[in-house]
Amino acid sequence: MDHMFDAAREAQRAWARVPLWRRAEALHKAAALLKQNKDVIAECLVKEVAKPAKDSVTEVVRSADFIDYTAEEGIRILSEGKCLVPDSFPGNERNKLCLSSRIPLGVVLAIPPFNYPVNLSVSKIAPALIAGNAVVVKPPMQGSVAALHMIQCFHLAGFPKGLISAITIKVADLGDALTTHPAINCISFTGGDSGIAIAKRAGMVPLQMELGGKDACIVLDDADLDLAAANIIKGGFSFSGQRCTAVKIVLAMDTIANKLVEKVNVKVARLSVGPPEVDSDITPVVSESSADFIEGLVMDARQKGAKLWQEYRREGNLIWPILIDNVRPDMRITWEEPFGPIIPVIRIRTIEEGVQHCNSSRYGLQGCVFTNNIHRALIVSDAMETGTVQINSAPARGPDHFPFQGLRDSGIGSQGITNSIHMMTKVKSTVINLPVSSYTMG
Ligand SMILES: NC(=O)C1=CN([C@@H]2O[C@H](COP(=O)(O)OP(=O)(O)OC[C@H]3O[C@@H](n4cnc5c(N)ncnc54)[C@H](OP(=O)(O)O)[C@@H]3O)[C@@H](O)[C@H]2O)C=CC1
Ligand SMILES: O=C(O)[C@H](O)COP(=O)(O)O
Repeated sequence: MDHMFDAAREAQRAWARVPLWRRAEALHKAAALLKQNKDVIAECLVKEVAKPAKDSVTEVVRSADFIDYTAEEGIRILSEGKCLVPDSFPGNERNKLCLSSRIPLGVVLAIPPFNYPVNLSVSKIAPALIAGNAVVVKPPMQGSVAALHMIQCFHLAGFPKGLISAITIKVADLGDALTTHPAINCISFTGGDSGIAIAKRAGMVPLQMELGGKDACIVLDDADLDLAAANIIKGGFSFSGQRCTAVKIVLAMDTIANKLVEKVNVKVARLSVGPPEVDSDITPVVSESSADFIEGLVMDARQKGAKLWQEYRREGNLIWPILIDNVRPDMRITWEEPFGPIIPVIRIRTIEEGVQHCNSSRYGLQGCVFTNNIHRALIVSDAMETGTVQINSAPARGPDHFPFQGLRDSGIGSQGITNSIHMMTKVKSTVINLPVSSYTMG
């Protein structure tokens, strides 16, 4: 590990001297190689994390587009500096010029999660590289083969040796050694609560932490219920609910709840369940421990009186999709993040009740509200204490240049291409002091 960080530091110094347009050129090359190799990388995703085949290809193509966009955005952001004059601040005359521009941080540690091993690696690697940093990636255990193939595309594109490294190791054998390594100048992490512990130990380095979510979907009495039901299905069950932005609790107003639940229920019955190779809607969740955890949440809700619209069924890590109705605050599923194909529904009497529920969660990633009244939508959006609120659509991170951030235990900092470039750079100023004040036209 020390050897890898030494190499990263050395490569970064050389990389910082590579002109910006050349860095962008190299990124475009890596993006093209990623697209060329999309099928083989997608196949790894199918095999490693059971992502449906079509979605796996989409993840790789989306990642290549992310790299291209970052190269272009980086050119724009990093080519602009600022020149400040001092006489706007009381007591000063125009006798100095402050020139500021953005500089790299050094070595960025990138830790992506299993659900997007390629895309959530690239979303850290590309902004780091365009800004002149080196990157060390710790791929998720499940998804590491896909991630290594993706990194190979950067190597084939000609990025210098040592600039991008990957370390694959069992986290249990790793302890804090990686995340507290003195050579690290920035950590960009996406994952669960392990990120909170990493952040607490990180010390004086900038952090970008995208952690868990319990995204609420508030459905008001004037909502288009077909639209809401379609988005609850898409938001709740894409990749079998293994997305931080999945709809993880539905808060439906009493007056429309029956109708909404019926519509969602009809759609649940149409979901295909099976292997990822044939593009099943619901595929096995990532591990046995994850399936056990999901099962625990379902059993707890059932035992405490919730209504399961489907019979609970599990074969190995494959769990059939379930709509859980009449959920109450004393059930674990109300507050915990299943990361599985489960949608709990709570019936609410007032909008305020829905908002209050959403704000009582320890998470604050995204949320959504369905209503045909834009004024109500905006008021609810303002009241929801989450990083993003979607109006009349399910939560989602993309398009990838949109800001993406969580409040409370959902994270620190903000993602999105522009925000990541800013986060992985620092402002450096040079002040030119003049012997006399100087004014144009004066
Ligand atoms: N907000 C967001 O954007 C996202 C949030 N998530 C959240 O992540 C969770 C599920 O993802 P999952 O991958 O299981 O999350 P984890 O937090 O378990 O793992 C995320 C990454 O961190 C690594 N990791 C864990 N502990 C350490 C450590 N001490 N040192 C170095 N690396 C470490 C993991 O490695 P390894 O795989 O080897 O254990 C993995 O690469 C859910 O809670 C979900 O909400 C997931 C995706 C996106
Ligand atoms: O962590 C996640 O699950 C992703 O950041 C969510 O991305 P998506 O909304 O594009 O699925």
